[in-house]
This record gives sequence, C-alpha cells and structure tokens, in this order.
Amino acid sequence: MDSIKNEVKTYPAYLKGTWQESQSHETIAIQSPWKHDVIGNVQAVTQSEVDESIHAAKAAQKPWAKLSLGDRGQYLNRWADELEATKDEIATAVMNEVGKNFNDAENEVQRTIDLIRYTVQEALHMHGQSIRGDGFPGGSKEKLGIIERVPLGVVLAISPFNYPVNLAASKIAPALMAGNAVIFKPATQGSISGIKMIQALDRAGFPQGILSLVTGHGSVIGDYLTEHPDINMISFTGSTRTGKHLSQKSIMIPLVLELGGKDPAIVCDDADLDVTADNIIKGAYAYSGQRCTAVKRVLVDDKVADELVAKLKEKVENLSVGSPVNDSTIVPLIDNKAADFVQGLIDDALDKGATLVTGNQRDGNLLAPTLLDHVTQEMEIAWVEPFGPVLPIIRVHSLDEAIEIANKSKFGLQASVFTQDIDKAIQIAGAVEVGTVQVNGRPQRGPDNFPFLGVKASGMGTQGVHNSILSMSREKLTVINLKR
Ligand SMILES: NC(=O)C1=CN([C@@H]2O[C@H](COP(=O)(O)OP(=O)(O)OC[C@H]3O[C@@H](n4cnc5c(N)ncnc54)[C@H](OP(=O)(O)O)[C@@H]3O)[C@@H](O)[C@H]2O)C=CC1
Ligand SMILES: O=C(O)[C@H](O)COP(=O)(O)O
Repeated sequence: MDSIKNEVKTYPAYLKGTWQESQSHETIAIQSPWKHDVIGNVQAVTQSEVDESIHAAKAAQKPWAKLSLGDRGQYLNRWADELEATKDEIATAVMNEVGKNFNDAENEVQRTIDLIRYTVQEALHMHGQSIRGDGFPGGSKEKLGIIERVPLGVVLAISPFNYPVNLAASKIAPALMAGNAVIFKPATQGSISGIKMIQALDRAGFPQGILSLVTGHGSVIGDYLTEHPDINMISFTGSTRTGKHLSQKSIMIPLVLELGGKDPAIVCDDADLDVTADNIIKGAYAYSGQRCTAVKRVLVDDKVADELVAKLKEKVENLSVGSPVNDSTIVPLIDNKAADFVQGLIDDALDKGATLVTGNQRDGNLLAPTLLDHVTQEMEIAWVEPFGPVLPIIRVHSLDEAIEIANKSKFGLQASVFTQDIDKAIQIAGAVEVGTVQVNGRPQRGPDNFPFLGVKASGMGTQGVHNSILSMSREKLTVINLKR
C-alpha cells in the first residue's frame, strides 16, 4: 500500500475508497519536529480529485443512511478493533510526526478507540420524539408530529496537528453514526497519523466512497473544500485565524468551530496550593503546552502568589525535557516558526519588566519550560495564545480584578478556579465568560461524553459525543393529520 522512495515512504491518498497517488504528481514532505528528518511524503490532491471524492461521498451516503444504526455501528466497532490491533504503530506515527511523547500518543489512540465505541453506543440510545398539536392554542390532538433525526449529507472534517488521530475521529465517528459521508482533511503535519487511522478504517470494510481522505495544504485546497456546494456541514478544529477565515468562506451550512484558547487558572487566597500547583503544571506544560485547553495564564491573589510561585518553580524545574521517545513532558515544538513565536512572547515580556522565574533556554525548536512572574496587561503574553511551554503569572488584588482580566480576553474556552469555598467557586464560575469552568481541576476536553465548547473567539457549537451526533444531524418532522 505504501510505496518506498529512498527509504522514505510516499503515502497515497484515500479517494473514493481506494488508495491512490494524486494526478498532481506532487507530494508534500513531512518533517519530524524532533528527528529533524523527512519521515514521509503525502499526496497534494487536486481540486478535481476533491470534486470526485465529494461526488462519490454524496452517492455513498444515501445507502449508508438506509442501513440500520446497528449495522453502521458494526462497521465502526470493526474500525475500533482495527485501531486496537495497530495501536503501537499508530502511536509511533503520532510520536514521529507531531512529537507527542509515546505514552501520550498511545493514550490518544486508546482514547480514540474508546470514543468510537462510545459513539456507537450513544447513537444506538438516541431516540426521536413525538408531539401532539393540542398543547398550542388552536391546535388539536389529531395532529401527531413524529420528530426524527436525519443526516445532513456530506460532512467536511478538518483537524489540527496536535491531536491528529483523536480530534479527527471525534468528528468522523459521530458523522458516520449519524448517517453522513465524510471528507476528511487532516492537518498537513498530522497527515501520516491520519492515513494510518484511515488504513484501519479501510480494513474494516466500509462501503466505497463513504469517506475520502484528502491530503494537501489547507492554504491550497481549504477554500475549495469549504466553498464546495456539495459539502453540507463543516466540523473544524484549529486556530481562531483559520476558523474565522473558514466561517467567512462557507455558505449557509452548519459549522462547528473549536478554536484557540487562553484559559486562565484563577487562584483564590484560600486555595489548596499543592493541588493548585499540581493542576497548573499538568495543565500548562503537558505536550509542551500545545493544547487548546492548556492553562495559559495564572491569575493569583497577591496574598498567596509568592507561595504558589515557589511551588510552581520547583515543579517546573523537575519537568522532563527532551525527546518524545523518552516520554519527556517538554518536547520540541511542532516547528521552528512556532518556537520563534513563543520566544518572541518571552522576550517581549522580559523587555517590559516581567520576572523570569525559570526557563528561557532554547535549543532549536526545543524550549525549556518557562515561568514568568509579575506579568502585566501591557505584555503580549497576557493575551496571546503561545501554544508553547511558557506560563505567565499575573498577580491580582481581588476576585473582581481576576474576573475582569479573565473576561478581557478575546478567547472563552475554559477557566479553572482554585478555592476551598464552594460558594466562591460558583460565584466565579457564573461570572467568567467561557464554555466550561473547572473547579479545583485543570482545563481539559475530556471525558469525551461531556459537552466541549468555546465561546467568543474560542468557537461556535458544541462537541463531545452526544452533541457531535446532534450537530451532524437535523430534526425532520412528519405530521400525521389523524381522522377525528
Ligand atoms: N478548541 C479546540 O478544541 C482546539 C483548538 N485548537 C487550536 O488549533 C491551533 C493549533 O492547530 P493548527 O493545526 O496549527 O491550526 P490551523 O488553524 O493552522 O490548522 C487547522 C486545520 O485547518 C487547515 N486549514 C488551513 N487553512 C485552511 C483553509 N483556508 N481552509 C480550510 N482549512 C484550512 C489546516 O491544514 P494545513 O495543516 O494543511 O494548513 C489544518 O488541517 C491552536 O490555535 C489551538 O488552540 C487545537 C486543538 C483543539
Ligand atoms: O487540542 C486540544 O488541546 C484538545 O482539544 C484538548 O484536549 P485535552 O484537554 O484532552 O488535552
């Protein structure tokens, strides 16, 4: 299936149910962020191949939707089994391609297997409704409405680099269970992992054309996909910049956008500082901070700030730094451009008077975990999403000030509140403008049966298994006008 050129594999694209080289005769080299070598080439598919794939998806969708839920579920369960059988191979691809440490990469694949199986069960247990017309003035009992959920058609799933398997499957699985066909556009850096995942889907024997995997730069085929008249829904995860662009291009179709974040950890003066420090460290630095739900700023009550910073410093200095094969927490960033960007934010903060608690060393795209104290609102790091291993501490003098700064951000993904006073926690939770508030815990997307959503520049619509199935289907009402 994979042809070998100079010992570097060239992967075909999966178009209309077959593995093919693109008619473009162009490939994109994928460079490992930590091996610093090309680890594979993927196809740069053409617009006409996109057309053909969407056409095939449209044709395959109708018979797919006619299958029983149980039958569709069997295909998905077989996919999960195939993923399980190749878990290590896929985890290795994730590690090599996006630099996630092996343990986390394996967890990502396992989480995906669990998510697919859960999605099957969830869909099997989602039922339609019926309604009688006599509840409304002038209506009558003889009007019986049957409300079913029907698929939307062809769903375009676009995923980011940082969860190349899980964030793709969390769109593909609910789309398929809801009866849709799928066009999957992986992040270019993440394509090989996506291909491995779709090889497993292919082995599960899905009907031809029900899913196509189109590889290629978003800047080249992204708009073409987004504006395509036969795409009926888009589920996108990625940066706010791309998400905004996409929402301007798409034409009158439902969109779910999961975008960037600047999640604050609000630390009150009565917080358990050991629990708080543990959560902040895991939240901020796992996978070098390349998570939308990473803790991206700490808003701490001045009264406990010195004590918290001392605890954080010790933990940051104990983080493992280096290669993903050694299960390091701090790994090289996705590319040099990302590392330059993070370094620029650190330099700006230090120039403007922030205190360097620890870190600020760099070896290419590997940045040491960095902790900055006394960060002020004039510094870029107070507002910008770094997607890297740097955490700014902003000291505040009151809860109102913490809430004001939290809400001044253009983002609104999640927020954490650390306090031992549940009334205070509920008060803060009510005041912060985000999709989710975590009380005494770090921000996170899972467990995947929870709703996951961002507000403001962090997104639109809701993911999580149940909500994804809802967003990838619509209500259809049939009214039976009974004889009196
Ligand atoms: N809220 C959430 O759930 C999550 C949000 N994110 C956010 O994602 C960002 C990091 O991911 P990253 O991959 O860099 O994000 P990008 O926005 O750069 O890319 C995301 C996806 O969009 C594609 N794309 C690029 N241009 C277009 C276009 N014009 N039309 C359609 N698709 C396009 C990319 O393809 P290509 O790679 O070929 O450019 C990729 O598949 C961070 O901001 C992070 O916060 C990440 C994970 C979860
Ligand atoms: O891309 C991300 O960062 C994820 O959507 C967040 O997932 P996590 O909270 O499970 O890491």
